[in-house]
Amino acid sequence: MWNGSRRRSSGMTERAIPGQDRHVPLWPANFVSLGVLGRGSSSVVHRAKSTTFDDVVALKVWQRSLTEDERIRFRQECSLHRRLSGHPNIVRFLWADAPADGSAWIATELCDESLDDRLHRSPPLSGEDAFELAEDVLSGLAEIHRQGHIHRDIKPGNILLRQGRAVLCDMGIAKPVDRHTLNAPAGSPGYLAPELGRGRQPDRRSDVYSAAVTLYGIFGENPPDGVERLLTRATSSEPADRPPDAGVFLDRLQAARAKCAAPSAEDTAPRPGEHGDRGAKPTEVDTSTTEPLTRPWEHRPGDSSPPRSVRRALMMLAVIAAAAGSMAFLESRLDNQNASAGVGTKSPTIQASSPANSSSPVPSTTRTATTPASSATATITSQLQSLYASKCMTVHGPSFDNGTGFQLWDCINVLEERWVLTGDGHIKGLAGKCLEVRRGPRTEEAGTPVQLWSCADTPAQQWSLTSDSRLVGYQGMCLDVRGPETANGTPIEMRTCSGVPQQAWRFF
Ligand SMILES: Nc1ncnc2c1ncn2[C@@H]1O[C@H](COP(=O)(O)OP(=O)(O)OP(=O)(O)O)[C@@H](O)[C@H]1O
Repeated sequence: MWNGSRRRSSGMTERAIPGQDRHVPLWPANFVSLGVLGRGSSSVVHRAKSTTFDDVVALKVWQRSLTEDERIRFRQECSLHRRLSGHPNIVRFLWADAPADGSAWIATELCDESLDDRLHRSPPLSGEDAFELAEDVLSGLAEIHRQGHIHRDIKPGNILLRQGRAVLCDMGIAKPVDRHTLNAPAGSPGYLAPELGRGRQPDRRSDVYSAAVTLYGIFGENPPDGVERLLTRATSSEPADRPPDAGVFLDRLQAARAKCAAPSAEDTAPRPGEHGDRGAKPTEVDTSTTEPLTRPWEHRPGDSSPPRSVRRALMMLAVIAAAAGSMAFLESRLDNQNASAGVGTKSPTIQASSPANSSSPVPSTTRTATTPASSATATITSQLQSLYASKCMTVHGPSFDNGTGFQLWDCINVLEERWVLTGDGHIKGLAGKCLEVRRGPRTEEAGTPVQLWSCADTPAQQWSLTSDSRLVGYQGMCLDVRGPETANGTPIEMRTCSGVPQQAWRFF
């Protein structure tokens, strides 16, 4: 564990990461390592605890600081990863940073093990588990393809298992791009599509190839016939013979699974390592079909486990219940505060806490927390969107020495984007903390930073929403969106109210 190190202005500590070149890395502030999970070619992955949120996460720390070009790419990849993060088969992105004077790092949800590790230990996967994991892999990759991207390094080491389900990780983030690697094909030997070795550009079909090699590992040496035919096609040396993308690949795999399940209620799929009875072959499937599929294995008689659709619904309910629980916690804190402040009940509708019909920002310097705004009876629990950038204000720390950072990110309706404008002028976010204007340094050019901090009755935490959509805070300044975009989204600052589009917000 590392703590107590002298902190530098960049928010990094000066101690080296154990097991790495002692001259290179600087440990990211706000995290304490609980041990090493694994190593990549240029990074070490730690099980680490966030000292801001108390969460235990997987923290990938690069062994050096990135060049300016690499940092730009890192930011783009983080932005993509976060957009993909809502998908159940993509590892959840939490926070990242790539400081100029320290190691780049990215925090993601902690998973149980890699698919690679799972395939190398006993017991072997059951046929049913193999199908489930294969579908998970293709489902995550299909989402990447659907959003217009490619992964470029699908392999068992880049697939993690979380409660028995597979999630894709390593979205190619900050693979060093230098003169040695710029023209080299990305990807891992053995999983790399052959055309890439011949100098062709990677595309969805090269991802399909890598995924198919990965699926061979999942199904073992003797996959069911329909699956075997599909994998043979998906690993054709000619890209045009492969399924065009992971979505089509998934459809065809599901069709093969349906055919496997059709002959009997027994689980007919062989286990990896079981190379025995192939006499009772399932009917071969036409792997060229792309028709929408019914999934008979979900309704097999005698199958005691709930159908997959039901299990998915249960999982979703659990997620919603967890989210609702957090919001309930947040709102119960709010209720307590409102009760003690004598503020009225909550309403789901938006209501300006500054005087109605005001067309200009109303300075809030005269208000204090002990003097709630007179019309302040409403609270809002929703996303807070910048009308200028069409992005949402998102808690996304840790990024400050004090308090938690938040920025603008694409709106994906996660808990980190939910805010409550309380009746007494606080804007509450994750864990019931409040939006606060930081004390200096303020310049008209750079604006004044804002942060999430424990709620207190200070003017720095007093806000009002004007009828012309300005969020007015400390000393009558307006919440303002300014670039440049960073690995952690677009910064938000306080500036003199000027009516520019960057200062328009809405709750929705
Ligand atoms: N979110 C996570 N949860 C649990 N373990 C993880 C997580 N992320 C990575 N690991 C572990 O750390 C190992 C190394 O991860 P990393 O992404 O650096 O590996 P890699 O993909 O093999 O390397 P490279 O990025 O150089 O290709 C993984 O194989 C896995 O065992």
